[in-house]
Amino acid sequence: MYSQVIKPFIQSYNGFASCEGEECFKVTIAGASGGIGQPLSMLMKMNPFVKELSLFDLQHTPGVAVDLSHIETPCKVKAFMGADQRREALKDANIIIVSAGVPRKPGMTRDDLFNVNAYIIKDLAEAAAEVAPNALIAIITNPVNSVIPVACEVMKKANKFDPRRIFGVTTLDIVRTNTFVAEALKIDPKEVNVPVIGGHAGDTIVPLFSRSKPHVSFSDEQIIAMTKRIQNAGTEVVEAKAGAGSATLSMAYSAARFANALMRGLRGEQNVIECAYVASDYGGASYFATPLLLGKDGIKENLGVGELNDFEKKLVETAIPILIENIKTGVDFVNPK
Ligand SMILES: NC(=O)C1=CN([C@@H]2O[C@H](COP(=O)(O)OP(=O)(O)OC[C@H]3O[C@@H](n4cnc5c(N)ncnc54)[C@H](O)[C@@H]3O)[C@@H](O)[C@H]2O)C=CC1
Ligand SMILES: O=C([O-])CC(=O)C(=O)O
Repeated sequence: MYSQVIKPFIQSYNGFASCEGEECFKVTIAGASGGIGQPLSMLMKMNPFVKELSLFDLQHTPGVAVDLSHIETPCKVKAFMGADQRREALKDANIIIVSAGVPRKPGMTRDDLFNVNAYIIKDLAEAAAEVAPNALIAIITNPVNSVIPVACEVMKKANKFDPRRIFGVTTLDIVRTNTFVAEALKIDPKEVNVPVIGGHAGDTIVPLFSRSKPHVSFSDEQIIAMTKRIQNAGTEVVEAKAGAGSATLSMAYSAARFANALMRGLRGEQNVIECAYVASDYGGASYFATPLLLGKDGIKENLGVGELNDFEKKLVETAIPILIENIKTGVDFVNPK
């Protein structure tokens, strides 16, 4: 089964089939029992770069771990549950993926999640600073625009801040954009790559169709409609789920794609590029999502925003003041006046 089904499946999305020794990694998932955490844990258990998978949550991880441990891949799965086991779960992880926190219900904005989720991110970042200071930390939890600054400020306080190692996961915006473009062009989504910059909420999400591969020649109306759909896609899922949460499966896929790219960078593979929301400096916003070249220490080079057309410049102009406000919320939470 592994060689016939899983290996070719994995090869089809990461191009590698197996790894050894230092090329294998310990991955911790915080929020592992949740709607995103469970399918993401499965995808990580199936990833041949992962030798050890540490599942952390406040509930249910022992059951999730036993269930996953029956999957016929070499990766070892361990369960950690409750605040007392937080440090042990994170200890010496190469990659920490955080999906711990509450999701939206219809009528809520991502910002409405801040008051609960900021505390969760603060606790996890404090623990990571102590027991896994070299980990690459990929944060899925919303509001991404504000909680990444929370994690970074906590790291700064602990003197462990390395801006190359903390990422807000915006991959779902790229995945959605690629999917919608492929649908419009009637081609395989694998052929499509559209960078998405800015942040991860409403008007801060800025798809760059001018940089689409393959080149697209949509009308202005099509570009406007598609941009709106991408900016609203999270809400589209929240409304369709009608109170049962937000995107989980497409998010688990996206986080697995992003974590896989981080591991390819750690392994020294060349030209691994993904967009993510990171400490940066663009137009006064101290965090901004851009394409990143990944390497052995996380970000090898921030590839920046690059050339924008007039429509994209306007979108960025709208995004920046919102981002500045979102970032301030996160910074002030850790450093109250
Ligand atoms: N970045 C992105 O593109 C996306 C982000 N999200 C966000 O991801 C987060 C998680 O969403 P779901 O998995 O659907 O929620 P969920 O409620 O199904 O799962 C969250 C899990 O976190 C756990 N948890 C809560 N507090 C914790 C703590 N202090 N330590 C460890 N675990 C803790 C819960 O027990 C639960 O198992 C939400 O904030 C959501 O808004 C969701 C989709 C896309
Ligand atoms: O919309 C939400 O609350 C979850 C999310 O970030 C997304 O699906 O993009």
